[in-house]
Amino acid sequence: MSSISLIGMPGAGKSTIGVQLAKATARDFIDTDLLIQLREQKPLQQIMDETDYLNLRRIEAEVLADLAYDHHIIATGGSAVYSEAGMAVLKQLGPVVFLDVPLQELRARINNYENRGVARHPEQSFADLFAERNVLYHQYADHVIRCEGKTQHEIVTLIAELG
Ligand SMILES: Nc1ncnc2c1ncn2[C@@H]1O[C@H](COP(=O)(O)OP(=O)(O)O)[C@@H](O)[C@H]1O
Ligand SMILES: O=C(O)C1=C[C@@H](OP(=O)(O)O)[C@@H](O)[C@H](O)C1
Ligand SMILES: [Mg+2]
Repeated sequence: MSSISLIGMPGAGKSTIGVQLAKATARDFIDTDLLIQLREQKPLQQIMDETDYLNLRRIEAEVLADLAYDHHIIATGGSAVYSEAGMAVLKQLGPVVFLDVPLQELRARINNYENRGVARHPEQSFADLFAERNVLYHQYADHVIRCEGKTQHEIVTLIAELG
């Protein structure tokens, strides 16, 4: 069975929906954020604090390039789409699904943008980051799930039915 990868902004629901999707489709679950932490032996925020966001993106790119998971739901970090090679690996493992959540809804879910560990230039606003990434999410998505107004269960069902 192929894997399914979830991409999208921080707060889009990749990690929470990923676990539920794994149960619904009898797949295993992996979150690339956890793989990064395991490899570096420290939390993502600490990696950012000790170095910078470009270093976190570089480590993320290496983790993505090494992925070899079949039968998995793969929740990525929001910055995964900055790695062209990493996204090529995900696409080889199976369909890539973009959880498309409107800016306003993301704002409501993320009330700690400043210290959430988002891999961004310190002066880049959330709206600007959203616009920059939106292009990339659409570029790499095999499927786009418009999440506005949908429950987690509805989103899980929609993705499970993609086949
Ligand atoms: N469809 C949804 N409707 C409402 N809240 C949601 C939905 N999907 C996810 N959430 C909530 O949004 C938050 C962010 O989810 P998370 O899985 O951490 O996102 P990500 O891994 O994409 O950063 C969680 O608190 C989760 O419960
Ligand atoms: O979007 C980002 O820049 C990031 C999102 C985080 O994951 P989630 O998207 O699961 O929150 C995590 O990878 C890291 O803190 C950077
Ligand atoms: Mg996550």
